[in-house]
Amino acid sequence: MGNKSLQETLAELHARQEKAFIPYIMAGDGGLEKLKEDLLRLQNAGATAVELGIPFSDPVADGPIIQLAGKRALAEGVTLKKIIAKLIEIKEEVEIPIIFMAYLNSLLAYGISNFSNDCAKAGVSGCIVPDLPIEEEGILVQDLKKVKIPLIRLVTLTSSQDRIEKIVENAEGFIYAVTVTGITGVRESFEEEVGLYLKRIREASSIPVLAGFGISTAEHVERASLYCDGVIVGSKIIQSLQTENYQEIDELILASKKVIY
Ligand SMILES: O=P(O)(O)OC[C@@H](O)[C@@H](O)c1c[nH]c2ccccc12
Repeated sequence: MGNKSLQETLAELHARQEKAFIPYIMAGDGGLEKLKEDLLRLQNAGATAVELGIPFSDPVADGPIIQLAGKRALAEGVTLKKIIAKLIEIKEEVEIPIIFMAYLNSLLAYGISNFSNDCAKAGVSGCIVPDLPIEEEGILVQDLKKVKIPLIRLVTLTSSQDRIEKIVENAEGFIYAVTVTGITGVRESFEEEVGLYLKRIREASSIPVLAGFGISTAEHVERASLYCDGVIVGSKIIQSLQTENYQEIDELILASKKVIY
């Protein structure tokens, strides 16, 4: 994991004029033993990186499919400690960057400074903490900086221009643009709402902008990728892995590779 940083990986992709495709999976869904298999499968299918969810009892920002995946992982007794130990064990085989998606409480319980150091040991390339507003990020960002792990910031459709500018100011890695509405709508509505929104963030940001939430078909992938630097797909990937419909995953990744700048 990590011969290359997330930044390097995205820069190389950009130089090749390719869009990013980042699947989200829940660590420990199906047991922690399955993690390596899932990561290698996604790596071999052409994923740019993987966003790895840490199961948590109160996942306020997760949709129903992700919540269930989290429950299954918790029922398997999966903890952040075990996930990090597993990542250390498989570090040499997984080459694509791993980005943690964790709620703040899990990190506080672990200890922020221990967490940052252990992430570095495990070769983790970035962290997303959806319930950590930028006003409060000081409690984490300094420790992550020490180990050169970017904190990925989120913007949402309801963020004002002022807030978008504030968020992109210190942003690292990439900007996660939450496209929660519009994505499944008709073309006009997509272009008006989400397209303009993504364009606005991209203009404000000097680092890549990736769109996520509600992207579940090849058409969504293509359409969203046109307006930004790539996409994140969670619920659909979790479903496809569960039903072992790996062709669906290939099709989504293929759709992202079709989009040119
Ligand atoms: O599942 P979707 O609609 O494809 O969206 C990705 C999203 O689930 C994933 O990135 C994610 C899972 N939990 C989150 C919490 C906050 C932000 C993002 C996430």
